[in-house]
This record gives sequence, structure tokens and C-alpha cells, in this order.
Amino acid sequence: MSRKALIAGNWKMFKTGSQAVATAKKLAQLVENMDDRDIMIAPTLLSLPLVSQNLEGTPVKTGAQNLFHEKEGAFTGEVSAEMIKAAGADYVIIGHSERRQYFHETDNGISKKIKAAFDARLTPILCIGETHEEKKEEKTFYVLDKQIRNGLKGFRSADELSGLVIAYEPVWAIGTGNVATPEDVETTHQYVRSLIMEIFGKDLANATRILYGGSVKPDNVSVLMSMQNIDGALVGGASLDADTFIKIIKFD
Ligand SMILES: O=C[C@H](O)COP(=O)(O)O
Repeated sequence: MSRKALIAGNWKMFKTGSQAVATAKKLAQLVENMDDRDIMIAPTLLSLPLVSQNLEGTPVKTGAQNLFHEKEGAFTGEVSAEMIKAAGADYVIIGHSERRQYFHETDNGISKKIKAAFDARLTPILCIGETHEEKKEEKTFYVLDKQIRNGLKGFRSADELSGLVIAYEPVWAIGTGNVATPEDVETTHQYVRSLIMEIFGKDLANATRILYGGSVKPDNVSVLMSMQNIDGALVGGASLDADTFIKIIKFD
């Protein structure tokens, strides 16, 4: 791996505010000073400001799990990129498969969200990945191609996408214990990188961090991270417990 690793925890719809703060504080203590990798946790929006305040001055950064692309307005129940930034976040996860599945997010909407994230100086983590059926039908590359081209279609130059993070999360591997093999993930990440190169050029392709997500655990993280094109992990279940997550963060 030639890029600085990013280990990100997606807490999904788990933990109340006080539980989130307690876990975040414990994690920050366990992390101490680590500057050779980036670390991020994404609690619920309700906990985000409180968790961010409690992590100030530590290496653990925060992120949101979603945003709405408009700056403000009559959009009941939604939260803008600026509001997320003001809450202390540095990152935002966009287009997670659970949002695509349960909230019918489309590549078109995802493209707008990525633009809004960059405009607010948030680092977007664009999630892509195929379902079990798509894998069986050998459509993985076709699906990823569509998700990337359409998800990034509002962007004309590589400069506009500087700092972009992509998370490849095969849907069949999320929360199932069925982790993809490191070799298969590496092949897929190579494909994604070559696609970024084709569309936006070599510099962005080389700089873009491509994370893997899907049943990452302390006992499989090191071999995954030993692959040249796996630049970090987006961790769900195993990020909820600080003692477990720190083992993933400190992979060697
Ligand atoms: O965002 C994280 C992914 O959905 C992975 O979740 P998981 O580690 O529980 O499989």
C-alpha cells in the first residue's frame, strides 16, 4: 500500500449519545498518537456534535453517514453538508448500500451529495459494490463501472475530486462474516483504479484511496491491508467496540 491508510468505523444506527461518547473517548485513549494512518468514526447524526467535541485534539476524526445535497430549505428531516461540517465532522459516507437499498438512493442523487460534500470541505467516501445476484451473474465490474461513472458524472476535472475516497463494499459481505478474499478485492480495486485513470487521469487514480468494507475483523485486516491497492477499511460491526476496533486500526 503506497497511500496513507484510512480506517473508518461506520456505527450505523447503533448507540445513544452517551454510549457513543463513551466508546469514542475510550478509542481515543487506545489510539494515543498514531500519525501513520487516518482514523474516523461515523456515529449517528444525533451523536455527531457531541462525539466530535469529545475527540477534539485527538487523531480520531468524525464523519456523517449521509447528507442532503441542498444547502438549506424546507426539506423536513434532512441535514446539509454545511451543518455536518459545523458539527465538527471531516468526512461523510455517501451511497452506502443500505441507503441505496432502504432509501432508494440513486447514482444521480449520490452525485449531487458528493458535490455538496466537497463544497462544504468534507471528504466524501463514495460506497460502491455489487449484490450477491450481480456477483453470481458476473456483473461486478459492470455494476461498479455504472456506480462510478454516474456517481461522479457531475465532475469535469480531477482537481474537483481531490481527496475523494472510494469504499468497495460487496453487499453480500456486509454484516455476514463472508469476507471477500484479499486477492479478489485487490483485483476489483485495480479495476476501480484503472477506471478512475481512464476518466480522470493518472494523478487522481494514484491519489484516490480505495477502502474495502464487508466483515473486516481483527483477524483478517492485516492480509487485506497487505494488498497494494487496498488503502484502508470501512468497518461496521467490528467498529462498535473500542477494544475490537483498535486491533483493526493497529493492523501491521
Ligand atoms: O459500512 C460498513 C460496512 O457496511 C461493513 O459492515 P460490516 O463490517 O458490519 O460487515
